Amino acid sequence: MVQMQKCLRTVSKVFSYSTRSFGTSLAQFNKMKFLNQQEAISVDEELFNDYKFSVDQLMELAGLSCAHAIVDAYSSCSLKSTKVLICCGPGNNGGDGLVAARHLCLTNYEPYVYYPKRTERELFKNLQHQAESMGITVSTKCPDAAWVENEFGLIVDALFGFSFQPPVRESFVPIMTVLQKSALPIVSIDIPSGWHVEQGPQSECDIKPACLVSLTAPKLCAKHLANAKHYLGGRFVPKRLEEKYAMDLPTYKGFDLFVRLN
Ligand SMILES: NC(=O)C1=CN([C@@H]2O[C@H](COP(=O)(O)OP(=O)(O)OC[C@H]3O[C@@H](n4cnc5c(N)ncnc54)[C@H](O)[C@@H]3O)[C@@H](O)[C@H]2O)[C@H](O)CC1
Ligand SMILES: [K+]
Repeated sequence: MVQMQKCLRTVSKVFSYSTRSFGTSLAQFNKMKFLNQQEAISVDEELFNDYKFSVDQLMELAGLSCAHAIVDAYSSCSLKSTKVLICCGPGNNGGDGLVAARHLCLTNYEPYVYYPKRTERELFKNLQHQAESMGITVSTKCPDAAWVENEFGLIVDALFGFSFQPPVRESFVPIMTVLQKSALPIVSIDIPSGWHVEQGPQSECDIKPACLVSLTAPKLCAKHLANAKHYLGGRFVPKRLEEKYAMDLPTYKGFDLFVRLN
C-alpha cells in the first residue's frame, strides 16, 4: 500500500512537471497571484494615473503580446485556414483586439474584424482606421455561424475584459451564440467573454477557449480554464507595482512579450 502511494506520488509529480515544461516552473506558477476584479481595475488605474502611461501605449503592448502568443500557440500552417475572425467589444479589450489584428496582418494571418459597437474616442477611431488602411475588413454585421465555420481557422475573442458585468446584454447575444457553438479554436484576450471575472463560467453553454492570454496578471476566472493553453502578456508592470499587489509574476525570457503558463 505504502509502495503504491509512493508510486502514485511520483507519477503525479512527473505528470505535473511534464505538463509544466513551458515558460514557468511549478513553483513560480503556484506563487503567482490571480487578481480579483477590483485589483485588476486598481492596477489599471495606477498604471494610468500614478505611472502616467497612456492607454495607447499599454494597449499597443497588450495587443502586440496577444499577437505574439497567438503565433506561438497556432502557427498559421497548423490551422485549417489562415483567416482569423477577431471579435472586438466596446471597451479596451476590444482595442487590444484591434491592435492584435494589425500585428497578425503583418505575419501570415488574414484577420477579419467584427466590431459592432464603436466609440467616438480618437484612439479607437485611429485603431479602426489603421486596420482598414492595411486592408483588414472591420464590420458591424454579426457573422453568420455557418460562414464562420467554413471561412476561418481561428477566432479571437476580444469582446469583454476585466470590467465585464454579467449577464451579456442583448446586442451581444448573437455573437456570443456564434462563439459558444463554434468548433473552431477560440483565443480569449484577458477574460473569456461572458465569464464572471472571478467566478468563471456562468453556465454549461459559456465559451470554452482553447487558449487564454491573460494581461498584466491572470484574473481569478483563469483558475477555471480546462484543457486550454494559458499565456501571460502585457509586459509593462513596473516592479514596484508588482510588489505592491504581491503579484509574483513569472520571469519573462529575454525580451519575450509573453510567458506560457500552461
Ligand atoms: N492594465 C491592463 O492590464 C490593461 C489592459 N487592457 C485591456 O483593457 C481591458 C479592460 O478594459 P475596460 O475598457 O475597462 O473594459 P472591458 O473591455 O472589459 O469592457 C467594458 C465595456 O463593456 C461593456 N460591458 C460591460 N458588461 C457588459 C455586459 N454584460 N454586456 C454588454 N456589454 C458590457 C461596458 O459597457 C463597456 O463598454 C482589459 O481586460 C484588457 O484587455 C488595456 O488594453 C491595457 C492596460
Ligand atoms: K475577452
